Amino acid sequence: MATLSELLADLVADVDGVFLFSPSGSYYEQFTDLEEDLVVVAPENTVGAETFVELPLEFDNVRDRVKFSIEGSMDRGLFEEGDVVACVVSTFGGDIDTVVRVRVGESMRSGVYDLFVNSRADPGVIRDVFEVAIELGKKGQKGKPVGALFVVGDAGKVMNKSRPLSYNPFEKSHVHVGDPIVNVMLKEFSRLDGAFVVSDSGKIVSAYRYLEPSAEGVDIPKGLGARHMAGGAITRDTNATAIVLSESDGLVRAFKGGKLVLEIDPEEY
Ligand SMILES: Nc1ncnc2c1ncn2[C@@H]1O[C@H](COP(=O)(O)OP(=O)(O)OP(=O)(O)O)[C@@H](O)[C@H]1O
Ligand SMILES: [Mn+2]
Repeated sequence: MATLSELLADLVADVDGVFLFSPSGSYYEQFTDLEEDLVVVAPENTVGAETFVELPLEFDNVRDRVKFSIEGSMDRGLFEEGDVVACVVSTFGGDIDTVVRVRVGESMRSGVYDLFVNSRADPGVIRDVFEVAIELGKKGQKGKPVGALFVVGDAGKVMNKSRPLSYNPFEKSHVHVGDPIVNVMLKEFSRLDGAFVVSDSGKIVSAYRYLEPSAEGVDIPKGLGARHMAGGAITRDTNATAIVLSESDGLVRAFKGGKLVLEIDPEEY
């Protein structure tokens, strides 16, 4: 019969690395002589860890937290496909209470981590817009597939490179993405033409914008139409990130610097 300690020993046997999520200084000190590679994951490296992966957001969901930190560590070349890591994390918000054993896989490299960390807009704003796009992709609008284009960050410049298709329902309002009511509005307005423009801090600046970037030097996969071309091109002309839901193939894509940086099937997310 196995004891609980043996069970736990199996969980951490032969791991290549240990991820500590937002440890306190004293907790971290206990691990500094560890044989395995130690990685601290947190919004900031307050414990002065040698190996640190920035996770700029608090994800409620432990699975997301683990997934994105592994992606961040892969981006940094710390781990690769097939490595096994033990993630030491707090699930209920207090002291560390959980150990998760994970095998690193290429499929974890979705591009989402880089989008959160390296966009000009606040990471939380990117996350909120991304989640609206994923949800719209899953459910559609009243059961029908719907497309949408969100241009996030550098809103002043984006406004200069676009024109209104209709009156702006967000004019003079001070609403932000992430607010549940706003998410309902975004979904409702997504049936109509044009792009949403969102500021770095998440303020919805406009709906119904027709983007007029120059398409010169934009490198976008063939077969994508005008919505994707405009979304991609505006990110070359400005420092914005574009998040696009395709009405025709149902995928969510993101563009940065004029390039496609992410392609995700909402059904599998
Ligand atoms: N320059 C633009 N700025 C803002 N919105 C645009 C622009 N061009 C197209 N759109 C929007 O994209 C919608 C779909 O256009 P189109 O089918 O050519 O794009 P697409 O890339 O194939 O997207 P989808 O995969 O959703 O069909 C248009 O009805 C319009 O609302
Ligand atoms: Mn189309």
